[in-house]
Amino acid sequence: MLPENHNEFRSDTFTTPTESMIKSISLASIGDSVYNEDKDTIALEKRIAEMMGFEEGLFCCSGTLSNQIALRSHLLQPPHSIICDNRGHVFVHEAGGLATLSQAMVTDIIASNGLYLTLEDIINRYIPDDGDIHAAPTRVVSLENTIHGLIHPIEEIKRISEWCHDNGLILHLDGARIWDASIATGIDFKEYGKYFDSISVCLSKGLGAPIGSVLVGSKKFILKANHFKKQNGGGIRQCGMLARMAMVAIDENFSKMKSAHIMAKEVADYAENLGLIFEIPCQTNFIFLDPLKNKIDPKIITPIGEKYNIKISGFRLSFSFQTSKEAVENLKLALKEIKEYSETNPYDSNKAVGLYHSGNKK
Ligand SMILES: Cc1ncc(COP(=O)(O)O)c(C=O)c1O
Ligand SMILES: C[C@@H](O)[C@H](N)C(=O)O
Repeated sequence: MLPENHNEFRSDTFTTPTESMIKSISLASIGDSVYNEDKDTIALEKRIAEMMGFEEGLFCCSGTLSNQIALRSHLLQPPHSIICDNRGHVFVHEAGGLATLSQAMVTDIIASNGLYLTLEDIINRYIPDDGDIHAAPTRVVSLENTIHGLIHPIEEIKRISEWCHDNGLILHLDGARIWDASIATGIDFKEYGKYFDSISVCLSKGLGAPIGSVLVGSKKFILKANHFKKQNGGGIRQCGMLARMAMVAIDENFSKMKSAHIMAKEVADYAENLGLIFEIPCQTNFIFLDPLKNKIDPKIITPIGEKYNIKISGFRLSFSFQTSKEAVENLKLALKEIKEYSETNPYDSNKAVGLYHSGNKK
C-alpha cells in the first residue's frame, strides 16, 4: 500500500505512518505520560537518549517545542543571546519563540563558506560576558545538522564544541535530520552526541512518525525542560500510541531513508544536466535550486507540478523513503518544462522568495 504522499516533494514532514506503525497502536501502553506513567513513552525516551549518548530523553509533540524548551532551559537570565546559522529553524521558523519564551536576542550568522558555520564564523560574532552593559552576552550556540540538507562536518562540530565549552557556552543541536546526517556520513549518533549539551531529534520528518521529537540531555536539564514543556501546553496524556508508532518507524523506516538520498542525487544530476543551478550542493534528501540565478518565476512551479501529478512549491525539493519512482520521473519532466519555460520567459525577482511561499508574498 503506497502512502498517500508518494508524489510529495514539498517537505519530508509529509511522510505518513506505515501500515505496521498504525497496527502497532493496538498494542500501545495507555498510561498518563504527564505523570510519567506511560511505558511506551518512557521506552522511546530511553531509547533515543541511549542512541544519542545522553542521560535522559523527553518526548515533545513537535520539534519546535523541543528546540524552544531546550533553549529556554539553557537560557537562564536575560540579557542573553544565542548564536545560530541565519537559516536556522530555531530562528527562522519557530515563530519568534526565542524572543517570547527565552527573551533572547539572536546573532544569526551567514556561513562564510556558504555551507555550514565554522568556529571562526562563531568567534567573529560571539558576544563575551565582559561586563559591557550594552550587550546581551552569548550563552548558547545552536547548530543544525543537517541544515537545509547540508552535512555539518564532525571535525568542525568538534572544534566548535571544544571552544564553546572552554568559554563557558552551551552547545545545542537541532537534530531534526540527524538521521540523514548519520546515514550520509556513517557517523554514529553517539559520536555526534558527545559534542552537544542537548539535541532535539525529530521523529516526524524522514523517519515517518506522524508526530513529535525527543529532546535529549542531562537528567537535570530534562527535568527543567519538562517543566517548560508542561508550561507551554506540551503535556500529553496517553502518548503511548505515538511512542509505539515512533518505535516501529525507527525499527522499520530508518534503514529505508538512504533511498531518499539516492533519489535526490539522481534528480540533482538530471537537473544539472538540464542546466539548472543549485543554491547549495545536494548532500542528503534535499535539492535547493537557486531562486534568482535560474530566473524561474516562482508562480509557475506549483501549476507545472500539478500537470505532472506531483506536489512541488518554492525552490526546495524534498525526498523521503516514501517517494515513488513514478513521481521522480514526473519530477524530471516538470523540471524540464520549468527550465524550458524560464529560458523563453526569464523572471527577474526583486523580492525574497521564501522557502514556503512560492512567488511574491501577498
Ligand atoms: C530543521 C528543523 N528543525 C525543527 C523543525 C520543527 O519540527 P516541527 O515541525 O515538528 O515543529 C523542523 C520542521 O518541521 C525542521 O525542519
Ligand atoms: C518549515 C519547516 O518547519 C519544516 N520543518 C520543513 O522543513 O518543511
